[in-house]
Order: sequence, then structure tokens, then C-alpha cells
Amino acid sequence: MSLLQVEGLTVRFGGAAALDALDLEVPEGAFVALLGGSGSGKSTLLRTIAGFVAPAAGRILLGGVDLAPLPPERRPLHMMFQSYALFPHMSVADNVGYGLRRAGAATAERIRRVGAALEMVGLEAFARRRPAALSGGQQQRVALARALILRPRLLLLDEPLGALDAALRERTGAELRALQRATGSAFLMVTHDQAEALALADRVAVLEQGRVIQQGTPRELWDRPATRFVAGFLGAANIIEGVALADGGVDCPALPATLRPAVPHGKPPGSPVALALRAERIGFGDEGLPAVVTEATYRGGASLLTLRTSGGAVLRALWPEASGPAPEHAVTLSWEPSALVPLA
Ligand SMILES: Nc1ncnc2c1ncn2[C@@H]1O[C@H](COP(=O)(O)OP(=O)(O)OP(=O)(O)O)[C@@H](O)[C@H]1O
Repeated sequence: MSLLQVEGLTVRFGGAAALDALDLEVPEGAFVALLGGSGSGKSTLLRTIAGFVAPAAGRILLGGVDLAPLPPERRPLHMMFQSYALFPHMSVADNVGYGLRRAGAATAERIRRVGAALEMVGLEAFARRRPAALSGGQQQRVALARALILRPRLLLLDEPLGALDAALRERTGAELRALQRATGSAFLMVTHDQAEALALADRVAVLEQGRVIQQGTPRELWDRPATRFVAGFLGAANIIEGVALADGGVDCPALPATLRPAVPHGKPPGSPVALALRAERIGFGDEGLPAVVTEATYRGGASLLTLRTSGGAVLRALWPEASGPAPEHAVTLSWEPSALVPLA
């Protein structure tokens, strides 16, 4: 059984549904990324799980216990806000120890656990400073130490890396991941950065308009996106249109017979079928689909090529080296038929 089970959760603001019969699972001790565009309902979902927003329908179970009757402070979870919400008048150590003090922990115990928590996030030397005298990344680590010191079974993190620059963001993400492993708390982390979600999480849930439209391992989502939205949102995917044939195949006029899909689509004959094809699954060789390069973009160690096929379709493909063919160059494209993934 999952640690967190969200079933049919609906939240309305005025008439509009911010969450619409949403289902989500967080396994015990897992790192789950909640990925979605602006306004998809990510923050609302965290705030509802934490108890700050009352749902119109649905259930939230933590370890099998319905959270509905519990006020925020009685829920066995912790929420880390985007702004970190540190107390400006308290030292780093007092911020980190705040929850333990409120819980009535003895002084010696508190000092010991605050010391251990600060050591865990590498901030022992900053114990006496005020938050205002710390960098954004350091403040974030104080907030994390404060959240983890109470050993919550579930930590909700709203864009925890949002305020950091690109280099710090990557390093802090890896630290977050290591801390999650070390503490064994389950993390449910909001992000709108697909690369971050795929790199850090055990599981990714994709939100669109208040619904989880797909959840699974990064690999599952990458290889088998369920919808056009997921395929597009996760990164450079081509969408190829076709028509379902009676024999289970797909008629794609744009593709030569050898490059058509092998996977059964399960659609009635004559209905449209959309197929996702990842840029990096396209190979270059002597036989296949002729195309001309229209644009080449440097991608650090690789080039992303935009190509026009002989049939007039536009495809994006990844050339595995930094110096790829230039615009106007003719190439021949091919892929394994299994690289074409039918979308729902
Ligand atoms: N307190 C509120 N009152 C009215 N509408 C709200 C409220 N909070 C959120 N909404 C609306 O609910 C929808 C979901 O908002 P939410 O903040 O959850 O999205 P999000 O995915 O976190 O977006 P972002 O990535 O931009 O933070 C939006 O349409 C938003 O305008």
C-alpha cells in the first residue's frame, strides 16, 4: 500500500475547479515529482494535502488514515514553502529547533538534534546567524533542516529549487535527493522543470488542468508517454499523425513502410492515431527517409537538428556530436519501429 493515496480530489475556487477528481499515489520512502505547467494545480494540491485548503470532494489517506478531520498542525507531514518561511528574528539554530521546542523536547535532546540536522545540511558553522545573512541556497537548507528534524513521513516541497541559479540548482537538487535517501521520508516535490523531475524523482506525476494525466517512473513516462501533452512536456518529441488500419497497423503516408510502427494501437480502423517519436531515437544512415536539415542548434555535446522530410513533415532529431550537418545538408533518417509510441 502506498504511503499517500489521493483519490478523486476536487477543489473549487468560486466556480472553477483547480483540482478535478485527481488521483495520486506516493509510495513509502519515495521521491515523487509533481510536474505541470503554470496554473495546472500543483500548489493547490500540496496545500490541500497539508490541510490549508478544504476539498469539495475526494479523500486523502496517509498510511491508510483519512486526513480530513485533522487540522494542518496535526497532520504527520511537513510542508516547505517556496519562500522558505524562516523566522527572520531567530537564529538558524532556533529556526531549525522550532518544531522540537513546540513539541516539548528537552533542551539537551533539542541541542543534539539541531546539531545533527545542521550537520546533515552542511551548515554547522552558521548556527548563530540570522536568515537574512545567508544566501538563497543556504536559507533553503535551513528550511530543509527545519522540516526534516521532525522526521515527517511525508515532506511536501513547493518548488524548493525555484529561487536558485542554474548551477546551484543542479547541485542542490542532488543534495536534496541524497537527504531524501538518508532520512527515508517520502518527498512530494512540485516543479515545472521536466529535466529536474526526470533526474531526481523515483516517480513523476504529470498534472494538466487539475488532473494527474500520467504517473510512473521517469523511464516509463519518457518511453511511453500516454498523451500528446506528456510527450511534448517531457522534451523533444515528434508527433506523427496516422490512420488506424484494420490489420492493427497504422497508415502513415509520411513514412516509408519499413519505418512504420510495430506496436498495436488498439484503435478502430479509420480513426486517427498520433505517434510519439523521441528526437534521440532517430538515427542517421544510408537507407530510410530522406530529409534536409533546416536548422541546427548546439546542445552541449550534441546538435538538435530540425529536418524537413521528403514528404514535407518536420522532425527534430539529435545528432550525437557537437558538430553536426549544417542547414541545407541532405541526410537519411531511420529508427526502430518500436520507437514509435501510439498516444491515447
Ligand atoms: N486562493 C485562490 N483563489 C482563487 N483561485 C485560485 C486560488 N489559488 C489558486 N487558484 C487558481 O487555481 C488554479 C491552480 O493554481 P495553482 O497555484 O495550484 O497552480 P500551479 O500549478 O501551482 O501554478 P504555478 O506553477 O504558476 O505556481 C489556477 O487557475 C489559479 O488561478
